[in-house]
Amino acid sequence: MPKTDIDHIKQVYSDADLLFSEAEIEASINTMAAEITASWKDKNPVIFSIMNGGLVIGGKLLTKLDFPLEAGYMHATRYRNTTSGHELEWKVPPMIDFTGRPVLIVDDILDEGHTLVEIINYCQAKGASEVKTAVLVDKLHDRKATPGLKPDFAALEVEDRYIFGYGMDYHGYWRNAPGIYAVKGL
Ligand SMILES: O=P(O)(O)OC[C@H]1O[C@H](OP(=O)(O)OP(=O)(O)O)[C@H](O)[C@@H]1O
Ligand code: HPA
Repeated sequence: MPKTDIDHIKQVYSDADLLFSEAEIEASINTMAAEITASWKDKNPVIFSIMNGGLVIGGKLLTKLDFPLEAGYMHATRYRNTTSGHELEWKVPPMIDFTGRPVLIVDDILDEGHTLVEIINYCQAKGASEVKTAVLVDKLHDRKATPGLKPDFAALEVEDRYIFGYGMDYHGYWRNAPGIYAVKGL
């Protein structure tokens, strides 16, 4: 799809199926934040959002975690604004030293999970004392990077369709959509 085909981008939004409304998503993020707080409030963790998809959930989650933490980001991409995954490409490594500290990785979606598995391995190799994951959505299918792979925290579970909104993109667009939508036909 040419990047400038804005009519197609608009059509995808108007044809899409709304899977979760903004109110449903916000309630689920509150629940996940309470779960994380219950087990992480005394850990002095470093919390990394994974760009770009983790931009929205990272921001939404952080202000609900009312305990001492340091927040940063890393940028890795596997889909590169397309709808199918490739090798993970590192664009920006983490800037906060987390040697000997617990790390929580925050991302929009665990789909096949290759992205999170590689980031977990990276953080462990760099000396994190433990690494856990929190995602806005866990996509349900049997193509996970390792059988039965699950995030440690997930706000929502979604059916096996290509979704966008709340940080997730369709060809680089609609990360700003205020709901979680499934592309018609995908
Ligand atoms: O579980 P996986 O199959 O590995 O897919 C999940 C990853 O894919 C997306 O990132 P993407 O590579 O599209 O980059 P983006 O964050 O810039 O959208 C998403 O933000 C996750 O990081
Ligand atoms: O369904 C998806 N939507 C957006 N980004 C993604 N990255 C992996 N899966 C998806």
